[in-house]
Amino acid sequence: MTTLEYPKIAAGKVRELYAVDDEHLLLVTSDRISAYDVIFTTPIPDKGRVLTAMSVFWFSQLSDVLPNHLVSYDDERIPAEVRGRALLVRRLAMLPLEAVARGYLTGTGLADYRARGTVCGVELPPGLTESSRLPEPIFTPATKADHGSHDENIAFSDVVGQLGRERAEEVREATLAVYRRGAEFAAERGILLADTKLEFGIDPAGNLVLADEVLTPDSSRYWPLAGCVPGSPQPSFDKQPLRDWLTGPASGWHRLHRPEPPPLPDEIVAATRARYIEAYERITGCSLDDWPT
Ligand SMILES: CCOC(=O)Cn1cc(-c2ncnc(N)c2C#N)cn1
Repeated sequence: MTTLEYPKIAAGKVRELYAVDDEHLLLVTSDRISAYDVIFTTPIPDKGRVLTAMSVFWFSQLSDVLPNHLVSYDDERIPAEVRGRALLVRRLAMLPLEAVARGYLTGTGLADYRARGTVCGVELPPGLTESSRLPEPIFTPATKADHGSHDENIAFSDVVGQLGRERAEEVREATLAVYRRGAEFAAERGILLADTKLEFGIDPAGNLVLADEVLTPDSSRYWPLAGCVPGSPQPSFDKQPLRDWLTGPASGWHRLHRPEPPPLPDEIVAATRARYIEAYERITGCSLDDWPT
């Protein structure tokens, strides 16, 4: 089988989802990279393998917290052309929600805090700033935005309205438990997990199941622990070489005018690839060389 023989049922900036049969899907992660909502045509070799291997690592690490949708990463139903960057997963009834946990204030969380002193209705103490560590991690859900638009932060009460109180509380607790596990693990290895976005589904027995990708550099903000000082934006562990080049004079690209994304210079591709591999190997303690291609 090739992926082309499976019907494609969803596509994101860097991933595609295919239907394998009534109960299984194939979640394929490309080597594409996006930054500032721009998808670059130049691939980052092995990026798809890193993100896939990272999700598989975390599914295993989190199996005591809650079940997940992973069936296999090495199965005859996975076409050779995507092996190593594709997961065979159980088809679930997905919750229409971006389940976000934050341990630090940045991005839309910071914007909401500056506007209202709260994030998703959660009161925060005064005097916090960019990259401030929060007194404790908070659940900050968002709507699943359509293509091209941004997710909108919503309050927990909205999630209760959507899912009912019991399921909403289960999603909040699971999201915070996954964040805490990931943050603790990463901090021991000199990397800060600022926040992460999870997606959940419900299986035929009605269980909450962890789906999508988990604690990857694309679904999370990972910052180097060294040099992390509140008051300014922190460097992204994985995308900073690309962001610095893109916003610098050499790229000819401007966030405001947003011309077509330029091709990436070899040295930016190499530096970005190295950062993704370093993130994977430092956090998991595994070598990417041991991951299937
Ligand atoms: C193309 C990238 O977009 C997504 O993966 C989002 N998405 C996930 C599903 C899904 N649907 C049923 N069962 C699942 N296990 C999953 C998963 N993961 C649908 N869209």
